[in-house]
Amino acid sequence: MNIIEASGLGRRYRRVWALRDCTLAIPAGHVVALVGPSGSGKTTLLELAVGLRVPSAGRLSVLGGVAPGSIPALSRVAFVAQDAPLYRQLSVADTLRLAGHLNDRWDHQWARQRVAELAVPFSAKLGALSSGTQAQLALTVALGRRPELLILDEPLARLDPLARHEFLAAVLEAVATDGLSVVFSSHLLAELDRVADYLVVLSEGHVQVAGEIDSLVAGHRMLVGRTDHVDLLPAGLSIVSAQRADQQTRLLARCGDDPRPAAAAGFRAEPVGVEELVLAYLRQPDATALPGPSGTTGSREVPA
Ligand SMILES: Nc1ncnc2c1ncn2[C@@H]1O[C@H](COP(=O)(O)OP(=O)(O)OP(=O)(O)O)[C@@H](O)[C@H]1O
Repeated sequence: MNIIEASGLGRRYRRVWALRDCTLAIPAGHVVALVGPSGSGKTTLLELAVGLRVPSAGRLSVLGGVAPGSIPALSRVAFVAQDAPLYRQLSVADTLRLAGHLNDRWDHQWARQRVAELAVPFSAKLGALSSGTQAQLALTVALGRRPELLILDEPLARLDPLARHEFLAAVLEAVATDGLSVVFSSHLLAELDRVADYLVVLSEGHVQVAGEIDSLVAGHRMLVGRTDHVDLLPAGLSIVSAQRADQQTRLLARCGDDPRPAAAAGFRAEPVGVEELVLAYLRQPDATALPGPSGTTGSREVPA
C-alpha cells in the first residue's frame, strides 16, 4: 500500500504554480523526510495530502486510494501543522478532553499517561508552556488519535536540540509500537539520518529525489580529487553536481559508474552522507533520482 500516491499533481496560487507535475508513490511503513528549500512546495504537498487544499491539476490519494479530507481519511490521518497549533487558553486536561470529543479513535488513557510521563501539570494553560512542551502536546494529541499516517509540517523548526531529540524519540517510539507511517517536512538535514528511512526532495515545485535512503546513499559516491585533474575524468561518468575550490573538487557521481576510471585520474571515491546527497541535488535542480528505470538523470559533463 502507498501512503501517498500522486500523479501529475499540481497546485496553483493565482498564476504561481507551487507544485507542478508531481508523480510520487510512497510505500507504507516508512518515516519519510520531505525536504527542499523555502518555497519549494513542501507545505502545499502536505496540505493537499490532508485535504486542506485541493489540486489544481492531477490526482493525489492517501492510504492506498483514499481521498484526502474524506471521512475515512480524517479518522486515519493525523496532521500537525507548523507552530504546533493548540488553543493557548485551554488547560492540558481540557485539550485532551476536547481531542476526545472530536476523535472517534481517541485513546484517552494513553494520552493522559504520556502527559504524565512528560511531567506537564494537567492544570497548566497551553500558552504558558515552552514551545518544546507545546510541540510534545501537539504530538500527543495527534498520536492519541491512533492514526495510520502521521503528517508533520516542520515539527522541529522552533525546538532547541534537546527538545528536538525528545520529539523525534517520541515519534520513533510510536512508529515502533504502532507501526504507523510518518511524513515530516524539515530544513534540518542533519537530523534526517537518525530518524528517516525514506527521502523526498522537492525543488521548485517538482519532485527531484524520492526513494529509500539506504539505496540512495548506496547508489552514489563522492569523487574527490585535484581541480586541475577534472579534465582527465572519463566522459562517461554521470555527475550530479560539483563543488570546485582552487585545489580540490568534489563531484557527486552515480555509483553504478565504475570508479576505476576516476581513480586513474587521481580521484578517490568516498561514501556519501544523506546531507551531502541532498545538498548536491539541490545545487543542480535539473538532476533527478526517482524510482523506475529512467528515474535518474545527471550531467555527462562536470557541471560548472
Ligand atoms: N496561500 C498562498 N497564496 C499564494 N501563494 C502561496 C500560498 N501558499 C504558498 N504559496 C506559494 O507557493 C510556493 C510554495 O509554498 P510552500 O509554503 O508550499 O513551500 P514550502 O516549501 O513549504 O516553504 P517553507 O519551507 O518556507 O515553509 C511559494 O512560492 C509560496 O509563496
